Amino acid sequence: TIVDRQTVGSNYTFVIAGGGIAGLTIADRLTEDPSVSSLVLEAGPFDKGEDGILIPGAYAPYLYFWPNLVTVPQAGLNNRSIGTVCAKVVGGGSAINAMVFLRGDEGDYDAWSSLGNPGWRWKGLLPFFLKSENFTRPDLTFARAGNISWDDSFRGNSGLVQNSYPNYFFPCSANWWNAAKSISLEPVKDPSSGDKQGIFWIPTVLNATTMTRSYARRNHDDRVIASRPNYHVLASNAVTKVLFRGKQAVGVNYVPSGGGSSSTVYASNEVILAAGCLHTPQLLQLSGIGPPKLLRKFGISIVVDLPSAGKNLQDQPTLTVPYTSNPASVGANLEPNSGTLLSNATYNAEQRALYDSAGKGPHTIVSTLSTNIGSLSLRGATAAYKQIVAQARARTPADSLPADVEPTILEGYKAQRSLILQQFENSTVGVGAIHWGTADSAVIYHEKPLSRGSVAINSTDPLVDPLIYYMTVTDPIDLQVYTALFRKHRQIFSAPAMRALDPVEASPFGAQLVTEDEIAGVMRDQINPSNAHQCCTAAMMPRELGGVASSEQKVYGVAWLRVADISFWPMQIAAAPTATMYASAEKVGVPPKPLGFFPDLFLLVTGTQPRSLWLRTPCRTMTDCGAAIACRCH
Ligand SMILES: Cc1cc2nc3c(=O)[nH]c(=O)nc-3n(C[C@H](O)[C@H](O)[C@H](O)COP(=O)(O)OP(=O)(O)OC[C@H]3O[C@@H](n4cnc5c(N)ncnc54)[C@H](O)[C@@H]3O)c2cc1C
Repeated sequence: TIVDRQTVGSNYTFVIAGGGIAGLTIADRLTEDPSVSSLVLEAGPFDKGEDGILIPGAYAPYLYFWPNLVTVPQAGLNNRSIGTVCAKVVGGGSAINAMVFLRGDEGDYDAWSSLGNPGWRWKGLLPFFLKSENFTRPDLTFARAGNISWDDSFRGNSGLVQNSYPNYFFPCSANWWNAAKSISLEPVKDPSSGDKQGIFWIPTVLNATTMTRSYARRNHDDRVIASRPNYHVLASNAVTKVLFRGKQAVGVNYVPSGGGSSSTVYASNEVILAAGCLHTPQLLQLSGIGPPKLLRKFGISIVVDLPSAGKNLQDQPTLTVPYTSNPASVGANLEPNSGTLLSNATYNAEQRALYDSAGKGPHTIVSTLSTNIGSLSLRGATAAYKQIVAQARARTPADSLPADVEPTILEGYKAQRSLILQQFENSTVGVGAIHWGTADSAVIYHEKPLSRGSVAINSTDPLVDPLIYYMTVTDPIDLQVYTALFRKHRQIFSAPAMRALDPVEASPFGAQLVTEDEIAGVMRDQINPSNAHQCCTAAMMPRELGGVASSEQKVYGVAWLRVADISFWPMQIAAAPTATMYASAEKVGVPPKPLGFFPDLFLLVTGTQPRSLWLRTPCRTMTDCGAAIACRCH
């Protein structure tokens, strides 16, 4: 049921802050049990089914950006303050993202597991990847012509997220593909297999029947909201604070997103934070969970002294390299490309008519992208990987963090750094991706930063944006890795198949940039610190390693509070996040099986009904469980 401020209840089994990928997926799964009620509070509105949301070729993410987010000056990027984005709409990032639907590499999740999270290895997560998606194969003749390949054993067929491919490719994307092959980037059988180093078509969240976006509002919300009276969504209202009784989360306060009076809603079971990487730590801090110095500065009473809440911020910095090409020699070879829809109104109108009548053509491709991409391990990017790793090992990890870093955070960072350096030596784990949208620029993504940022409140007013410190490339090794990715990209553009299109690297880049220092110098001016893939600000890691939440996403130091969005990831993966977000939300939303539980005894001890006791997460460990004799742990 879609509720408003008049009809919303005051008590639910679960209250979920944030209706993005995690929030909607988990609410859907929890309310499969009719005895459980769930309220999702979402700061953004419902979208209106605009073309910019539904039609890939009309992509308009700015319709639902969180407005005016900007970073603090970034020391590694010549002190630039840079606009940064995340979603504010029911469905969260899934409603406005670029529809890329990629899994990370096996080693990414195995590293999560090594950080104290058994069950979060690739093998533990694979069943949830399969559960989350419904893959539709492309037409086989088209797949052969376009070099699309996949392995059915890695694709799910019964999930709710629609996964398929555009049915068109721009002719010149074949030049990029052949150029990449000619420098030994091999086609990958299936990028969803846990090893995707090489080149491949980008799987997308595309509904193959309607050829429109598949997003959490459609696949997890619209599907059930009318038929489940136990499932409520209140849009355009922002959670402002988690309420505690002692150390137990009991509910939240919320206000209309445009401002207004505060209301309270209680959760008889759990409060689940799913407000995304930039806002979940803000909520924790406003609620008294965070670095004590910061909380004291704003006069916030400390509920848990947890210095790591808001730290460990990671993103996937993005570098756009502009190109000009010689129209006289290239001309028809390059057209149409992904820019033609914008530059040629007649072509756009013709292709839109084709899409509307037959669901075909370039409008099935997200307008800012083309159809193929390359994923690179550091070994695959540069023969000098050993020197880079040696220099990284020689560096003191504390030098990559603020001088006053808290000791547990430093220990956790050392553990992460060591795992990332192992990945650098391993040819099966990605560190970056390279893409050419077929028009006048190419993009290079740096996926495994060693630099760490943070998010911190700047006011006790919950409607004031937090301060965002990405700290991009403040660890100098990051620039070395990024330069290696850039050089690999250049090799592709210098290969004969691309030279046939005569692309010329344009200012501020250009052939005059040769040395490491020359390239890095321009990069500092050009890198965008974010690809809107922010993560990890409430990391699941042991508390003594600077973790904020346990491997069951339970926030340390309090009961009945979990973090379910991308904040709980400990480290970045070598992929865009959506596929892993859906899979991790499926995993978080699964009821653990109760083990030998004695309901009558529970009633006797606690005086409450043992309804859906598996949901009562404090029972998962003996130490958490007040009535240990009745709460059998699982
Ligand atoms: C422009 C853009 C392009 C992207 N492209 C891709 C892509 O192509 N492929 C890919 O895999 N990933 C992409 N991403 C990233 C991906 O969408 C996110 O990583 C993912 O949505 C994160 O899921 P989440 O559940 O953690 O948070 P989100 O989906 O971001 O949801 C968080 C929700 O919480 C709400 N919220 C915040 N604060 C509050 C509050 N106080 N109270 C109530 N609600 C609140 C927000 O409005 C938001 O709707 C993109 C993201 C953006 C913004």
